[in-house]
Amino acid sequence: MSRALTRLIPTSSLRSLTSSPRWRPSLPVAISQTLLSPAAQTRHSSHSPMGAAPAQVRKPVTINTLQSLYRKNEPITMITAHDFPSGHVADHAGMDMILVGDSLAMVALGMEDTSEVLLEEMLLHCRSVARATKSAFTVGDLPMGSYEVSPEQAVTSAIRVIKEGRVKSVKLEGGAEMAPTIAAITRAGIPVLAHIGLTPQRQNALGGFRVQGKSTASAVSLLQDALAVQAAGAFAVVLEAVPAEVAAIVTGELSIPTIGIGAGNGCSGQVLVQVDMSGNFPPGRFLPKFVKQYGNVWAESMSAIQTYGKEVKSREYPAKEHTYPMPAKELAEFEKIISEKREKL
Ligand SMILES: Nc1nc(=O)c2c([nH]1)NC[C@@H]1CN(c3ccc(C(=O)N[C@@H](CCC(=O)O)C(=O)O)cc3)CN21
Ligand SMILES: CC(C)C(=O)C(=O)O
Repeated sequence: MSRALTRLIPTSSLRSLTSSPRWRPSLPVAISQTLLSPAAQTRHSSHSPMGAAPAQVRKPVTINTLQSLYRKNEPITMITAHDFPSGHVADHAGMDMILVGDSLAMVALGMEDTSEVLLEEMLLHCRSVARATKSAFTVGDLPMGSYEVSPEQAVTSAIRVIKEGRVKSVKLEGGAEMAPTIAAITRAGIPVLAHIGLTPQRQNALGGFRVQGKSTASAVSLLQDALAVQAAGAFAVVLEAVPAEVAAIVTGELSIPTIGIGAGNGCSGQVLVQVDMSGNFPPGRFLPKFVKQYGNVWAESMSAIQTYGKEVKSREYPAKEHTYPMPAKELAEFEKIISEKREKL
């Protein structure tokens, strides 16, 4: 700081400037070298979104891309995301579809179950995921209470999910009884992903998270639901927690893709909740049988945060390389001012 500047700015306001939480230098963020081409290695501020371009730019996945994967019998990949980082990583990892599921009620908002989450809350999360997603086809869940009253209510909610949530399609739970609703939303030009089998929003009516379609009668009713949502115009249907054999037969009877979760590998695609499959949860948490844990994000975060804590306590962090240099001359001048001030006292 030059002498001229110290004269211009009173020391009291200097102190408030440097200690103000609103004033912070923008720090460069380390960007994974493996993910990015040299051209993409731009300097990013921790205050800006993780906006680095992927090494290979993918074409946006559309309803036609999904149709084409289905025709080629190539499994469709889908995963949930609930915010910008989880959407960003899923998109960069090459997922065909990203679902902003109402499971975010539990995994992101700490609620007991999905019945608590509001449409307004879903919209905020949909928007965050949509901002991160450049290629994958996005789906926003219609939360409980936003679509069951009437097809009109459902269309109004679905339009909000598209306009305000910025996703490309909506998902809703229910079979044959939801066919008029699915038809109405589809007529409004909004693609609908249906969801049958275990429908968590109806857990109280189902008697908990129970596997569906285990008896002949319930397998027949599952097939009827699948055919009804297809006839109503759904572009695909989630089959949750049904025996693999039943899901494979239902898939064979349909002309739209089935996306399985706990429904075996005979479906046209698969979906998992991202925090489940990446292991981003504390040890001891209940996991449904169908979840395969591909990573251990929780352990990785835990160890990083613990090490950071230890290094702050021991003053090992921040080291010299994490600090900003100052010209020696300026520093000497500054130290002189301070010592002169002390001598006067
Ligand atoms: N984090 C998370 N992951 C999920 O997959 C998920 C949610 N949350 N919340 C909403 C629903 C609930 N899910 C669940 C939860 C439990 C079972 C479960 O307990 N299944 C028993 C089978 C019991 C039976 O045979 O009826 C199992 O042993 O897996 C299944 C699906 C899947 N969904
Ligand atoms: C598990 C998937 C299908 C879901 O509905 C959700 O995440 O809310």
